[in-house]
Amino acid sequence: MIEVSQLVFEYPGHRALDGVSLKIDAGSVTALVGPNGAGKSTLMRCIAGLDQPLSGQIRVKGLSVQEQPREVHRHLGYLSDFYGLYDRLSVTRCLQYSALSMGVAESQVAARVQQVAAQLGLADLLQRYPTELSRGQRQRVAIAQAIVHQPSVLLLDEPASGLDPDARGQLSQLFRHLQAQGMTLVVSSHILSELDEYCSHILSIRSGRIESHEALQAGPTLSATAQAAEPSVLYALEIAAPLQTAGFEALLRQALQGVTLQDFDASGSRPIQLWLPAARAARADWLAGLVQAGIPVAALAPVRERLQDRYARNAQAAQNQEQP
Ligand SMILES: Nc1ncnc2c1ncn2[C@@H]1O[C@H](COP(=O)(O)OP(=O)(O)OP(=O)(O)O)[C@@H](O)[C@H]1O
Repeated sequence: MIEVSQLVFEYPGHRALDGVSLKIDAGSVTALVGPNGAGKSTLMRCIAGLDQPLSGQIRVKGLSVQEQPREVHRHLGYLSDFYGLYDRLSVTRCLQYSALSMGVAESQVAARVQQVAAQLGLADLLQRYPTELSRGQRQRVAIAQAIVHQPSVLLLDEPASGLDPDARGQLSQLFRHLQAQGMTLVVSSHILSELDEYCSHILSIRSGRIESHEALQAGPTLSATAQAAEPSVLYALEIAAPLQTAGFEALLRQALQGVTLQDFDASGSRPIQLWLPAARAARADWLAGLVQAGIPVAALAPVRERLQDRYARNAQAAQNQEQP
């Protein structure tokens, strides 16, 4: 759906994107993450056709962003991190204006405005002016403007900033709903726990280069870190009965035999996360050893690694690679 190849972008005296290549699948929701100044906003602006790269190619739905920006805009919604609203237009007018400028047929505009206002919880605010809205309400109007033309690709730069916890929850729901309708989303945020709720992929960028780009499967996560020579998968282990803390930990560590403990909770009251061998036979041996050691295993199930853990792990791996 989005294809970027060898993209280079420079601000005067500063290379912000340095040979970025990536492919984003249709229907995916990609978390665009990275430290301040990594190049996330610049990448989004280039994909949206708002900044002209020095070199490289960007295609959205097969259309060249540099050569056919108008066509691309009909398929694309974009929410900037510093968006502006027209203070002299009511919310209805703002949405009508966006719809018309994005090519929605005049006969469809009123229905689209009603629909998007309902989706974003703006139905009671349609007659107000942006200056009469709270920051979170203005943010919702800006998101409504970005999706009023039903784009197939939506780029959102820090969409949840300024929203209260309820509104953030509603936003997560909206993103899941848009994905279910087949929309492709790219969302940048520094709040990884939030992205975790709805993202299918993580795209990590650092100093203008892609650090990693991975799918976040619903099932177990594969890892082959510097610490573990063999690939391993993340599991959650539940214990049926509380054990003496010291004894429990000793037993567990004895049974672990090289397995990496991700998140050890000494109380045993919540599942313990473990990196287990990817090979089934090795996992079966490990489990048999655990039971023989007297650990009352209640459940062992694959889990998805939390986004912030994955991000930290990838960043660490990249740092290890850089070090001689
Ligand atoms: N208008 C500009 N002129 C010069 N340099 C700029 C300009 N805008 C951004 N930069 C620089 O380009 C780099 C990438 O900036 P960008 O805004 O894309 O990063 P970001 O990953 O979105 O950061 P943040 O998480 O802080 O929003 C940074 O080093 C930044 O200082």
